Amino acid sequence: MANDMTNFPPERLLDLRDLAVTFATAEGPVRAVQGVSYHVNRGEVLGVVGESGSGKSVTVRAIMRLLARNATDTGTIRFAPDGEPLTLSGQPRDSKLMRSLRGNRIGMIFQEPMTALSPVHSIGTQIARTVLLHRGGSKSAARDRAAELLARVQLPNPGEMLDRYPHQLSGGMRQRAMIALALACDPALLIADEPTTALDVTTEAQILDLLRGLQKDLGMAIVFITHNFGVVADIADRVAVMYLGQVVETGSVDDIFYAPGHPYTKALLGSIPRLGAAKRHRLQTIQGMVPDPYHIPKGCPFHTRCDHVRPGLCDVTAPPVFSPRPGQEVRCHLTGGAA
Ligand SMILES: Nc1ncnc2c1ncn2[C@@H]1O[C@H](COP(=O)(O)OP(=O)(O)OP(=O)(O)O)[C@@H](O)[C@H]1O
Repeated sequence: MANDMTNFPPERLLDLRDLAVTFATAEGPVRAVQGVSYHVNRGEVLGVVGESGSGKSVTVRAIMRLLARNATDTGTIRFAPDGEPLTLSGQPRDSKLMRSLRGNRIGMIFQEPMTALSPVHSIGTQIARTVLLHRGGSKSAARDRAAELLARVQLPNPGEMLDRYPHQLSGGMRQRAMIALALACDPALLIADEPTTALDVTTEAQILDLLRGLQKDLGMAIVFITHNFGVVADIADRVAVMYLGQVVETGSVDDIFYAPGHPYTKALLGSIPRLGAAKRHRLQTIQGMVPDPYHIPKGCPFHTRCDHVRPGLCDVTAPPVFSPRPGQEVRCHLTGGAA
């Protein structure tokens, strides 16, 4: 738990440097995350976007120290919820520090609410227990706090909801109950791993609206994982684009949408349907398949699918980081807008 202020400005909440995660499997090592660096400032929403298997979830599991037993990780993870940064890298899953942070200074929400909610306890009991565990106080105060949280996530009749079990709620309501549980102790950081992916578009829009409102009111930061660029546009301030275990581009949401630098970001944006686009406009698809994680290509991991590949360069050497404008970084050989 060394405290180190080096390169840790006061506005920073979370900082990852060179995170690498490898899983040992019978078929060989899976290098799921390779040298990921990103940061989140206080009160900011970072959207992490990329196709399935790009390492988005493994990265946040490393932050929470909830990696599978066959994983090893290296790199530095620092988190400063209250002043000086704490070093989370190297912490065992059950360390006192991690147990005191998860559910307290770090809240988590997932695609499937039943990952977070227990089927055998009422919603009110689950929220009140979390409040008692981290904050103490009386049982009745904890129950009042639970009712207040259920109202905050706009569940109808919060007093009555306290005694409901998760299976008695609709999908959208369960998602709201999970959000209430994650917010029980006013986290500085909410980790949201595809929380709206399984919902219909109307419910998804309502949940995104709710999260954005809560984020503003409570001043918390969010790492929001999604494979959907439309969702990123709705919720994020900054974006990290991941491909095969690496961050290939980061920037503000405007930079990423209006001036993307990486051919992969451009291809992902080209695959979003746009309202009002000319009828003959055809959606772009990215050629080829994501390579399997046992055989990550040499050089730039995207070179096997890139329209702009330069043989002898992109398939040989890892690309440098290029910064087209302050705050935007692109990991590509075709720097200076050549892509
Ligand atoms: N316990 C494990 N053992 C072996 N490989 C794993 C394990 N957990 C994850 N992986 C591999 O790590 C890679 C990254 O997975 P991850 O779940 O982070 O991707 P993702 O970008 O979040 O995609 P998705 O949207 O599908 O969740 C994948 O190739 C996955 O198969």
